[in-house]
Amino acid sequence: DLMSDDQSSLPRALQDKYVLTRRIGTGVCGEVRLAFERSTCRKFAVKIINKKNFQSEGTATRNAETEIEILQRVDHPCLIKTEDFYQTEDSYYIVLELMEGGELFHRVKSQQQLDEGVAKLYFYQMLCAVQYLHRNGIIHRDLKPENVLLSSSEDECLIKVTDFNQSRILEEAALMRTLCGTPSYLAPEVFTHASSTGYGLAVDAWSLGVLLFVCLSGYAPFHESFGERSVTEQIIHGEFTMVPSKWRRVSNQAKDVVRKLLVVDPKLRMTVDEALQHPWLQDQPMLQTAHRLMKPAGRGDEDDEDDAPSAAVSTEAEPSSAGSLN
Ligand SMILES: Cc1n[nH]c(N)c1-c1cccs1
Repeated sequence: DLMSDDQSSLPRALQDKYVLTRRIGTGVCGEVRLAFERSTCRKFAVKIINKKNFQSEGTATRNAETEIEILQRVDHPCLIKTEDFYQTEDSYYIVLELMEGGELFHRVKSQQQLDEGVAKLYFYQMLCAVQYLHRNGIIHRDLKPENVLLSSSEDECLIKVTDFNQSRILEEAALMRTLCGTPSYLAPEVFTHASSTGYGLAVDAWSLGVLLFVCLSGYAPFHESFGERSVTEQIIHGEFTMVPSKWRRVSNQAKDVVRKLLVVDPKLRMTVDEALQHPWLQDQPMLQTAHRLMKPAGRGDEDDEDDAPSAAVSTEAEPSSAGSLN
């Protein structure tokens, strides 16, 4: 574990500023560890991306640097914030906000399925986060319950979207430069590509549909255990089943949102903006709660900052008042 010699493999600058402790998550690209900032004892999550985990050096560098470049650019209450970034020859170390509630994936799994009101509160925040990305020309491309983190163990909590390593910044600038020049030599697809870029955003709307389906029902809409068709076949044909026992208590409006997002043709699929206008989300009490959670934390908790954290700071990810985020 990192408390022994492993710490020596960390960048010196990272070690000087943070103490890395236990693993709180693992992903395809590496692991996530709980870290304490030495000067403040504030808790963070350090994502360690092993460059060798990517199939080819080129992809690794491009993916991870794209991710880091994007992470540092985004600023929204429902998008994970990057605190710091370090790298060694074989790894990237990204210091991220700690979300004490862990992954949405585990919350849904432990509760079988979420109460509709809770699913609506989380889904609204996801829509706001993705709308922000889309307005900034960013496609997430890998939205799934593992990439949605919860700020606490409370049902009523802030959520944050993370894991941008599949994101791609639409090269609007490059495309604009191309279109400003004389068009006579440009191939047709350069123009139609612009519209296919538009479709690119729709991939996130589809994934949000799958996310909402899972939150409301507790199971995935496209799964190898359903019928003889492969998952890919089920997806390509937009073939999903709402098992009555799981969907009985779910409102028709919630089902309508799912059905309008899980549309195969990206041109006909509901967009994130349209989803935000859907009647199911015109729910004042939910919106009030969401906006309260999404507002920057007031100074109201400064007394927590006065609590000198005990020397033996708990290594549990569960919040100790002094360790809780601002
Ligand atoms: C990033 C991050 N910030 N706070 C938590 N719990 C994470 C995790 C991501 C993946 C596993 S844990």
